[in-house]
Amino acid sequence: MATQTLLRSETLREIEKTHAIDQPPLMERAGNAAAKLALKLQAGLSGPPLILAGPGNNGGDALVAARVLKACGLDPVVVFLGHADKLPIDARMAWERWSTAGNCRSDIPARSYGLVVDGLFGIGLARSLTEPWLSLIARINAYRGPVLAIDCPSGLNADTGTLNPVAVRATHTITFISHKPGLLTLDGPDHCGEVTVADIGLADEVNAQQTAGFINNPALFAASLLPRQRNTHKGTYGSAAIIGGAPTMAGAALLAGRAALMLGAGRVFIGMLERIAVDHGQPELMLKSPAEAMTLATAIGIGPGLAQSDEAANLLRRSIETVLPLVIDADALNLLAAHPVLARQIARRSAATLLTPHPAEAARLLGGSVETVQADRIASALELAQRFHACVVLKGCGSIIATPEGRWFINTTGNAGLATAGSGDVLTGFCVALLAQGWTVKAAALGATWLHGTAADRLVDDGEGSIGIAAGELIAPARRVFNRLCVTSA
Ligand SMILES: NC(=O)C1=CN([C@@H]2O[C@H](COP(=O)(O)OP(=O)(O)OC[C@H]3O[C@@H](n4cnc5c(N)ncnc54)[C@H](O)[C@@H]3O)[C@@H](O)[C@H]2O)[C@@H](O)CC1
Ligand SMILES: Nc1ncnc2c1ncn2[C@@H]1O[C@H](COP(=O)(O)OP(=O)(O)O)[C@@H](O)[C@H]1O
Ligand SMILES: [K+]
Repeated sequence: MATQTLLRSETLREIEKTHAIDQPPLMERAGNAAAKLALKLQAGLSGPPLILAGPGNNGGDALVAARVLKACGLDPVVVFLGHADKLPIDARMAWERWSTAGNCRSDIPARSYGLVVDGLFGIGLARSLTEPWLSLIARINAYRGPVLAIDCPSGLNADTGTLNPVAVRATHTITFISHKPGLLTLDGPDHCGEVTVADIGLADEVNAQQTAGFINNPALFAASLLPRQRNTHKGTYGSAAIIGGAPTMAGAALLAGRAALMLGAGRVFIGMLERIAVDHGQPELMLKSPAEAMTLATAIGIGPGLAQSDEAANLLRRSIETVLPLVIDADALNLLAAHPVLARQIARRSAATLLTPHPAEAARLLGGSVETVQADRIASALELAQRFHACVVLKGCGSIIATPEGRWFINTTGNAGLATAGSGDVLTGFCVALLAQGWTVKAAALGATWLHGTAADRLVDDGEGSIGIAAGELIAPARRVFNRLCVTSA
């Protein structure tokens, strides 16, 4: 599978500048690519396409597309909502060329339409939308037929996935030059529909970018996907310790332990604060005191059901002091936020550390609000990674994986079925299992996140979700997909 590059608008603008005088012009290429897809989507629909063109270059793309559709024998209704004399130069040219082919209207004629094309705003959306745009977007969103967004759904921030304050809900999006992070995280996936990337001839330029992010996929952790050698034993696959499970929260630690077991850790120890003798549903798990579990481990995950007692804080300190790969989740993250001394110790660890906060935990760690974290999830994840010198998975729709070296990735597997108590505990177990088996922390973060989401997608494919997935149900499909990956990549 090819790894897809993600660029933010600052970089896209630089690329556009470098290619400003290319022939054919970028806007012609973009408009043509949009028209080609529009033709496909319009096929068989009874009304004409309705094309909405805004006041900038996004509108220019739409006007080029209108001209191409007309040349192909369609009769698009074009609504232009800008001032021709204020258009940027390329868009002005597109407006002039369209004007020789057809009319621009300033309102939407009442009639039935086929495809609606949203060319209102792209990456130039600069502030929160007001009227008349809000009513227009509400009207588009009330339409039940196909909606094709040009470059990104208008109102969506293509860098961050935030809404300003609403966006077009497209059934399809065609985005230019490269894929864009805001289409894949936070509110992006709910607004883009099916995304097509048209590189408009700039693929080499995109591949050369140093600040790029990537969509997570198995090619990124392929070097770790190895089938088992025959002459091995349980020690070969490491000893995972899960530290947590305070009274009333034993289940969180057990879930993480079961997940670690089934993703291949050779031995799994649960260092439970709540002392129970055995997990009757999974007797393979070895239930120990937290101190003993830590002593026996080759990789530690701390946090699931840990609570925030003094004992918990002490266990976190001891975990940080080990020279073992360490996953920090849930209440262990909250303890970190409350104890700056521990936070400083993390940055000095010689072994790998992986933090797996959800947005509220990330906000506590950064000393800000959830809104600030979510306003730019990539920046928040990178900030945490740098501050703690740790790998970070910032969870949620389109989880962000960030490394202390400044690399970032978006995970696109998974669905809202994961929004259920315990699914984070399962992710922690997956991460610890991969670390116990000797994966690098970056590979473990990418691999565990990808498998966790893919497991949820498999359950949906099988009709078992997205509603009502129980977190423990993620473990078996993740194991199946993992085994298949290890065999096929050999
Ligand atoms: N520049 C280029 O070379 C290319 C640009 N392309 C297209 O151009 C788009 C970017 O074009 P622009 O930079 O002109 O930006 P947009 O067309 O996305 O929007 C900018 C226009 O919207 C107005 N605006 C911004 N926020 C507003 C708000 N909240 N309320 C009302 N008006 C608002 C601005 O004043 C400006 O007129 C891309 O998304 C893509 O569709 C493509 O054609 C590829 C090549
Ligand atoms: N809407 C969603 N789409 C995709 N993934 C989601 C969604 N909601 C939650 N998740 C994933 O589910 C997991 C939830 O973790 P967390 O919030 O820590 O849950 P818990 O503490 O209950 O175990 C994370 O991996 C997160 O990325
Ligand atoms: K748009």
